Amino acid sequence: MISLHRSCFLNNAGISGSSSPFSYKLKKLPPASVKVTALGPNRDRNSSVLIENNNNPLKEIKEDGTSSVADVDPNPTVTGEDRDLYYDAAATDDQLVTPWSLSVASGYSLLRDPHHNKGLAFNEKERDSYYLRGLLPPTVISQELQVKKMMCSIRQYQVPLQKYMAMMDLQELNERLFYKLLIDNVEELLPVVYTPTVGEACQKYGSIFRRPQGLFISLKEKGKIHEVLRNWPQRDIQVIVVTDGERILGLGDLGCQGMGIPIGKLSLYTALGGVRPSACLPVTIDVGTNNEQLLNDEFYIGLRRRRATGQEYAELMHEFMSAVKQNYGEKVLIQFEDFANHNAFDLLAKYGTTHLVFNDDIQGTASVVLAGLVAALKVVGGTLADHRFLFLGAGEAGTGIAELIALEISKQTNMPLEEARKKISLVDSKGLIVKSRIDSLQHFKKPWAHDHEPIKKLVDAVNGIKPTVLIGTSGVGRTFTKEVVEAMAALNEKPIIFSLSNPTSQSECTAEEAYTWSQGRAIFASGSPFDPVEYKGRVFVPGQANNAYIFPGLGLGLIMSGAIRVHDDMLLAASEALAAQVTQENFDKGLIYPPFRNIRKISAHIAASVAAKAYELGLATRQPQPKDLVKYAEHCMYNPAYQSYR
Ligand SMILES: O=C([O-])CC(=O)C(=O)O
Ligand SMILES: [Mg+2]
Repeated sequence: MISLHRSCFLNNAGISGSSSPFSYKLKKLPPASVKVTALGPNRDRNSSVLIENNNNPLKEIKEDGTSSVADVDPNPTVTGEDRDLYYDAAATDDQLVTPWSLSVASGYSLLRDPHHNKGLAFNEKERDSYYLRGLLPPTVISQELQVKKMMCSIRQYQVPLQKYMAMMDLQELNERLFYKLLIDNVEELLPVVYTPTVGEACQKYGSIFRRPQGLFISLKEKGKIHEVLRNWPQRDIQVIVVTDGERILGLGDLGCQGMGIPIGKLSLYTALGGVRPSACLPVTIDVGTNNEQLLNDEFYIGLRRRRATGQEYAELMHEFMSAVKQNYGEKVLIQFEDFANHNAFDLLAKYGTTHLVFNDDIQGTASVVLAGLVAALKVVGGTLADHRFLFLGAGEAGTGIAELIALEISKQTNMPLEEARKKISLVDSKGLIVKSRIDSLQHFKKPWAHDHEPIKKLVDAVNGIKPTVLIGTSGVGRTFTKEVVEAMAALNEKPIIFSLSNPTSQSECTAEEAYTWSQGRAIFASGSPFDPVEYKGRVFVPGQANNAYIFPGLGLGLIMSGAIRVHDDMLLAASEALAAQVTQENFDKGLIYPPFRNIRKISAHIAASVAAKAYELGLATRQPQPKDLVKYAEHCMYNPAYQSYR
C-alpha cells in the first residue's frame, strides 16, 4: 500500500526518510493532486510506483529513484474509486517547502496500518506480495468470520466502557473491520460507540487514554493552527466535527476530554452516512476547563487552566475557522458539537453566512424531533398547528426544536412565524418563559417570552398551558416526575412525551416511567436508547429521537451536492425524509422512528432530499445534478468490505 505522507515517515520495509529511493521532494511540484497507485511491494527490485493524474499515467518511477514528479499537471482533478489513495500534494508554494515523502507500507508496518490492515483476511497472494509470510499464522479467514469473532469477544465484556475500549482499539487496528462490525450490528453497537457509553468514556478519557485520536487544538497552538491542520495525515477532508468540550451531552464541562464526542459522531458519519473515514476530521478546541475535578485530576489530558472567554476565545475560534477554509476550501462541512449555549448560538450566527456550518445540538436535534412529531401525528391525529408544545429546557436543543416546529407550522398554514411561536412554550431553570422576564433573558430565549402569568414549577406549567406534547431538553435527569407524566396523561388520550437529554442518566424520565405513569398511553421517545418495556401484558418499544438519524444523511447530502451553505429548508427536508421512512408496520408496533438497522437506506433518502433542496436553492456546486439522487447517494457511500490489493 502506498500513500504520500508529509515529511514524517511512517513505514518500514527498506524505505526510510529521504535516503530511500522512494522518497521524493515535491518542492517543485505545482498545485496538484496526485493519485499514487500501488504497483508492487517496495522491496522488490523491480517494483515501481505509478503516479497518475486523472487516471492518465504521468510518470512511472523506478526503484532507482531517478525520476521526479515535477511535471505533474498543474490543475488536475482527481476522481476514482479508492480515494483513500489520493493525496492533495500541494496548494500553495509556501506549503511546499516541507519535503513530502512517498512511502510504501508492507510487511510488519502494513499489519499496523489501520487503513489497510486486514489481519488474518490477507490471502495467500497478498501475503507473498506484501512480505507478510511468517507475520501471520497460516489460517486465512473471511471478513465475515472476523466480524463474528469480534462480536463474540465484545459480547464477553460485561462493562459497557470495556466494550467501548475494545471498539476503539479495533478502529486503530483495522478500520474496515471496525466499520463492518458497526454497520452489520448497528443496533447493538451504537450505544457502545455513541450515547450513552461515549459519555462515560469522555468522563474517564484521561485514565483510559491510550493512543491519541483526532486533532487537539489548544491555546498553545494559537497563531499556528494552519500548520497544525497540515500535521493531520489526510488532506481531502469533507467533514469536521468540532467541540470545545464545554457542554458534553448533559454531563457539562469535560474540557479536552470531550474528544470522545467528535470521534464518536464521525464514526457514525461513516457507518450510518457512508462518508469515507479518511475524509473525516475530529477536532477538540482546548481553551481550558472550569471543571474543578478535572483540573485536579492527575490524569487529565487538557490544558490546566480555567476557560478562556471573550476575545481570547473568539480569536482562537476565528483562527481555526479561517484555517479550515484555507486548508480544505469552502465545501468542507463543519459540525459544531456540544458547545455551551452562548458560544453555540454565536458561532452558528457568525459563521453561518461564510462557511458550511451546522450545529447538531440546535439543528440536528430539531430536525430529528420534528420528524418524530410528524410521524406521531399519524397516530395521534391533527396537524402540527392543532397541537400545543411545552418544553423543559430552553437551551440549544429546546429553542432549536421550538423554532423548527414554528417554521414548519408557519409553512404548512401560512401563519406568520410570530403567531406559530405562540403555540410553543418553554420552561427553563427559573420557570415558564414569559414577557415579564424579557429583560433578563438571553437573546435566544426572547422569541419565546409570551404573555402569560409567571409559573415556577413544571407541573403547574403543564396544568396551565395544557400541552399535547411535552419535550425535555434540560440536561437534567428525572425531571419528568410521576406528577408531571400523570398530568400529561390526564389532559391527553395519547400524550406525546420526549425525554431527550443524554446520556441515559440525564433523561427526563425513563421509558418505563413514561409508559407506567401514563397507563400505557404515552407516545414516548428518548435521546439515549431504552429497552422495550412490558406493561400490563403489552410490549412498548420506545423511539430513539437521536440526532444520529439525521446528521449522517444530512452531511452526505451536503457533500454529494457540493453545498456551500446549510439552509433551514434543508433541515425541514431532512425531517420529512426521515418521517417518510416510518412504515405502517413500524406504526403498528407503536414506532415513530424507523429501526436503526435500516439506517444506511434512511440516510441515503435523507441525503437525496437534502441534496435536492441544495440544488433547488442554488446552493449546490456539483454539476450536473445527478438524475436519481437516492441511487447516487447509495453509490457514494463508503463500503467497508476489504479491497483486494493486487
Ligand atoms: O450525542 C447525542 O446523542 C445527541 C447530542 O448531540 C447531545 O446530546 O448532545
Ligand atoms: Mg451533541
